[in-house]
Amino acid sequence: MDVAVALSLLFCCVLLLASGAIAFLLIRHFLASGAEARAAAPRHRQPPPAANQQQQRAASIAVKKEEEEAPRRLAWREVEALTGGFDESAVVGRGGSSAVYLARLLDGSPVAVKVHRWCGGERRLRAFRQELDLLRRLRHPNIVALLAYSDDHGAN
Ligand SMILES: Nc1ncnc2c1ncn2[C@@H]1O[C@H](COP(=O)(O)OP(=O)(O)OP(=O)(O)O)[C@@H](O)[C@H]1O
Repeated sequence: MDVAVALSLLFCCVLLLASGAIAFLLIRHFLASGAEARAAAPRHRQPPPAANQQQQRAASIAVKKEEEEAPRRLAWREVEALTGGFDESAVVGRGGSSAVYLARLLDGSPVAVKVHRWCGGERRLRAFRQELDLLRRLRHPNIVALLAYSDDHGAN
């Protein structure tokens, strides 16, 4: 009788230990697969790593530089469209013989459109061409890049 009780107690202990071990293994397995799934999930909300951002920045600068290489010659009507028909409320500054308008390109990026007041005269035309020529050649982070120009006012 004692042996039978001892055997049943031993069996219960083994059963308990076995079920405990199985439960432990199952919990460990689920925890590990949860961590793997989290690691594999795409990181929508995280910003790209710094190296990526730098690459993107370099790419957009390269694109801009290409644009800068060859400023586009605009038709006068394009300048009119850019400035909303020379809308006074878009004027952000004035020079001695010019008004500067804030405009937006199709992609939404802001640009300054400088419109010279034409009063005729060779000297004025020369000054305008000099400024154009200078801006065309200058490349500096602190100097606005010349993206486009128009010198056909009156030719339309
Ligand atoms: N890229 C720009 N972004 C914002 N504002 C600008 C920009 N360019 C010019 N402006 C504004 O327009 C004003 C006049 O422009 P700018 O300095 O080119 O003319 P200026 O050389 O003084 O005169 P002008 O060429 O008519 O003789 C500036 O003082 C500034 O307020």
